[in-house]
Amino acid sequence: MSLEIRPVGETEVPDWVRAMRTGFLVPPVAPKDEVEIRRAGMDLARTQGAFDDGRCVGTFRSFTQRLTVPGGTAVTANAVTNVTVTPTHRRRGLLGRMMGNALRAARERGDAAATLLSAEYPIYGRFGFGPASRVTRWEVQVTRAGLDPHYAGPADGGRVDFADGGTVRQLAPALHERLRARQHGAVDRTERWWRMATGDMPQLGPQAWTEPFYALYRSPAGSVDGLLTYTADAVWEAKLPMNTATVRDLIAVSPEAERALWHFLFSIDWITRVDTGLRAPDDVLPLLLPDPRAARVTTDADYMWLRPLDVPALLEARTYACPGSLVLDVTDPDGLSGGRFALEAGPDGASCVPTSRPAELSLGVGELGALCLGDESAVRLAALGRVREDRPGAAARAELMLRTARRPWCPDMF
Ligand SMILES: CC(=O)SCCNC(=O)CCNC(=O)[C@H](O)C(C)(C)COP(=O)(O)OP(=O)(O)OC[C@H]1O[C@@H](n2cnc3c(N)ncnc32)[C@H](O)[C@@H]1OP(=O)(O)O
Repeated sequence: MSLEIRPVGETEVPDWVRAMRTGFLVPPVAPKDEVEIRRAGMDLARTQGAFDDGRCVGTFRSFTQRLTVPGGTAVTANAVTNVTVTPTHRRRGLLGRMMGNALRAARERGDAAATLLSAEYPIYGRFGFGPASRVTRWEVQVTRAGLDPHYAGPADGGRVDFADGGTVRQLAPALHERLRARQHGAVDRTERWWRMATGDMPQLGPQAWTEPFYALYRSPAGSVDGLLTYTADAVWEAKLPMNTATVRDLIAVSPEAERALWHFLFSIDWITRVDTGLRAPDDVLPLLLPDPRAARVTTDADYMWLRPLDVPALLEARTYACPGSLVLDVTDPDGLSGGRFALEAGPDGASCVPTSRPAELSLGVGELGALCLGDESAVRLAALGRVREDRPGAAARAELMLRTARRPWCPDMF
């Protein structure tokens, strides 16, 4: 059997789409319109296929992503997506080969890290990825939540208005850019993303597109500070409304906007249940409710995985909770980004340079991936034996420096 891995050619895109659908358990065909939409979003030079006698049996794609790190700066990441190996060809190293090609190319390009959303937890740790941010989803019983049933809009002089998709396309990208500059873990949204999210381009995925409701929060000064996108079903039982509102997107750049949009959603007549969608684990929502127990956690899981590729670039881009220094010894079995680095850091920034000083904390590149957005605890990883303290107290110092007051959150699926 001749198994070849290479970038996909123009005429091979339909076969590549069929193979990807096969891996994702979607009927193994390549509808013309889906192929066209996917093709428009693909950089063929960064789209790999594994071919067995010319037939595609493995898929892998990457694209350039801007990832916000603590402090609000964005680094360039190699975002990995559409990874599949056809069940007849699994566990023969095809993913490993495609990943190796992609990580080497990203390192050569100078990307600071690679990112992905992992379908299953055990797949990507071996390639140097660590779980860098998490998500929580709540289901809220509106009638138990205890919010004011007479709520009639924001009390701060701001306002909430419905908008159509065209208005959202016009106003929300700038709002999202403001969010991205303050929310570590967030990634950039392209024009294509907004067109798909607002029905201006066909959506990809098994479910048919339904037009959602869009609501914008405007501050008393008139600036668009929040967007809520949600759908609702229409369920009645014995003459009682039992409708669920499902949040597709809720982004806000001020606490007032965030609170107003949640309040608005909970105030809508006939809505008895709210599905929050995937939120940051420390989202304000449960505590916004007089009875936080009305919000039941339905998902609590790892989300964005991060693989450091350029340790100094990644650690110098962020800010740190308190001043401090650390000598990190980073092991990278793939030989891409390991080494010993002296980190001098503080709330205003950092310098991170190769050093020959004795290591204070030794860790694998995946552990650094888990720590670098501030979500994981160095002390916890030390307790697990996954980071080693070469100098007593180094894990606690790393903890104080690296952790962030609010947790990282990636609001998007990619
Ligand atoms: C970013 C994304 O797109 S996430 C989507 C990932 N895709 C899917 O989950 C779709 C269904 N699954 C698949 O298509 C395939 O099984 C893949 C892509 C996950 C793995 O492809 P394979 O070619 O079988 O992986 P490969 O043979 O390179 O495996 C490398 C190692 O990872 C391990 N591994 C691979 N997949 C898994 C898994 N799902 N769970 C646990 N271990 C795994 C292998 O056992 C192997 O370990 P070894 O080196 O110790 O033997």
